[in-house]
Amino acid sequence: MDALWINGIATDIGAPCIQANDRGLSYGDGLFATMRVSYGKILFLGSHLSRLQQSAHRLGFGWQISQQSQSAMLEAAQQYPNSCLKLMVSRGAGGRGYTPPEQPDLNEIISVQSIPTHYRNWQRSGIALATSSIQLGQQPRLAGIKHLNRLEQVLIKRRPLPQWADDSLALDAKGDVIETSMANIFFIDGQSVITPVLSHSGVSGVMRQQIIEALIELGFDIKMTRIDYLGDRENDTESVGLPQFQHAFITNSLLGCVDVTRIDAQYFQAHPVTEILRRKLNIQL
Ligand SMILES: C=C(O[C@@H]1C=C(C(=O)O)C=C[C@H]1N)C(=O)O
Repeated sequence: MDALWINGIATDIGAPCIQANDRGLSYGDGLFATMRVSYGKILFLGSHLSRLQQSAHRLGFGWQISQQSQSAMLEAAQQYPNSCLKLMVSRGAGGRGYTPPEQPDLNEIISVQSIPTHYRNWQRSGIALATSSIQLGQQPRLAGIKHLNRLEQVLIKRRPLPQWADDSLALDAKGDVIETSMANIFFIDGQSVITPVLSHSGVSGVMRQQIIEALIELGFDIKMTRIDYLGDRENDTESVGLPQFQHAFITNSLLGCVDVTRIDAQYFQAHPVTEILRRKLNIQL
């Protein structure tokens, strides 16, 4: 299941289609959104487009989806009613070296892939995480943005996982928990839910925001803070320690919300709120 539209025009997936000097290819100068299509509906489309627009602004260019691409996305959702729909926005070709053009000629690339079939099992059984030796860099100017510079995640995914693990947990250089290779992470302590503050690293996922809003509606307190993997920092009032939590879950736009059963040697119990969240947000697989 592969299909491709460039600037709203259906394109043979094998045809040469993007300028060789496209800045997204040359420098990762662009953004992307990964959206779930469920029974022909692009879930949280408005939130994805809004995040792309805000992220483009942070990178210094204006963007709103072209009519052609919007039509192509809706067409794709009808053609592939249960799929992963990806929209990439690159700053196009031009500029001198790293210097971007004043008036960029943006490219919008839409593609469709299948949703990994094992995500359904993950929703039912939870997953185990092994901490990666690849640490995430800190750059507040890019923190939260789903930009095209994903080499850290590529390095994380290249590392073989232990046999018992399903994915990697990524820390930053200080040893703070940030996210998994491709999902945000939450921890539950009674009626409080804690998720890493993404002020210096990480991707601020659309599903993360939907989950936060749903948890608030369910009466939980949400706290974004630094989560110290070892939990052994003396006198650090700015962080909480991972060992104190009994429940954890991860979120992204494709897998929705999945319990974490293990992080390295620490075991966690599934929490009933994850199924409540899947039903409330209609993100069951
Ligand atoms: C890598 C992409 O998207 C990320 C990966 C997933 C996933 O593997 O479930 C979902 C959303 C993103 N965090 C991509 O190429 O779209």
